[in-house]
Amino acid sequence: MTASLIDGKAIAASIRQNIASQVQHRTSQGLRAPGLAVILVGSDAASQVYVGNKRKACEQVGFVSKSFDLPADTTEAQLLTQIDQLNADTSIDGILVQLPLPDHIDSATVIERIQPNKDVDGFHPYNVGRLAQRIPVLRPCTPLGIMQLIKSTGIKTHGLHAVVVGASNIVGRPMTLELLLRGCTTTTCHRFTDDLRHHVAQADLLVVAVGKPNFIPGEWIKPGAIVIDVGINRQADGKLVGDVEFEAASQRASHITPVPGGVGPMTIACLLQNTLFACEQYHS
Ligand SMILES: Nc1nc(=O)c2c([nH]1)NC[C@@H]1CN(c3ccc(C(=O)N[C@@H](CCC(=O)O)C(=O)O)cc3)C=[N+]21
Repeated sequence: MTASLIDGKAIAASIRQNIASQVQHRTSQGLRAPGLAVILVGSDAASQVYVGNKRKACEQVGFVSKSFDLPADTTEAQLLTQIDQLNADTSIDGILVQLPLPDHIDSATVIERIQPNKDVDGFHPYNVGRLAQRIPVLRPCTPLGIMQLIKSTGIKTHGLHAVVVGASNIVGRPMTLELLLRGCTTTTCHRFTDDLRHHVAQADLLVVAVGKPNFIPGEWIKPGAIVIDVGINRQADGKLVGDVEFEAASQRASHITPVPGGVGPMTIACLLQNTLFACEQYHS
């Protein structure tokens, strides 16, 4: 078998197009454009690229984007004060604090300071709890984007055995919650999992988010599986590779996401979706 590619870049582009027209509709009625604040602490090179892409995506769909580049020695108290200001700012619908934060800042404290109705990353315990209890509102962007990629295959999720490799707060855990919500039987694997190969081989739907290049050998994959690769690993030659051995996996999977051009662009598209949602449902 040769897998069909799931074209995240194209699907993300159509979502962005749709958002742009909704924003245009709002502003043509005299309503304000949605506003997103992006906060970056320090000058990590990869983070600067990601943040730049988010800001660009905002402007393309007609959002107001406010950027806050804070020095690496910003104190936690200063960051919390910045968030308080943005919580109170009626032109701002979404607040994104780029992760990871420097070690002297506690990210859980920072995330909890963001008003849940401006938490467009969906990381606040309120929003995670809503998802866990099947009454989602703002949902983590990467898992939300992945559910749209899976939907695009036309394959029904109910009853599928979904295996998620990685149990982070940002991807793995909310991913499992999204899959449960859509009727999958779920297994979540992590660093203490015994016999990972055994679990991966059971997966009708495999999501890998571990951040290690080519971590999952293609030969582990169940023939006909849907494979979603969240990893973005830059090799010495500058090339990006995922967490799954792409060529070998393509020989077994029915559908697979490429890296780049798979999950990454959907994460940004969903950030825009969440910001529009927050604007219309909470702040209009
Ligand atoms: N508060 C917070 N929210 C995040 O959503 C968040 C974060 N912090 N910290 C870092 C990660 C990473 N992330 C990506 C988003 C898009 C691409 C993306 O568009 N990738 C392109 C390639 C980009 C390239 O060429 O490097 C692709 O996969 O095709 C990648 C990575 C969001 N993150």
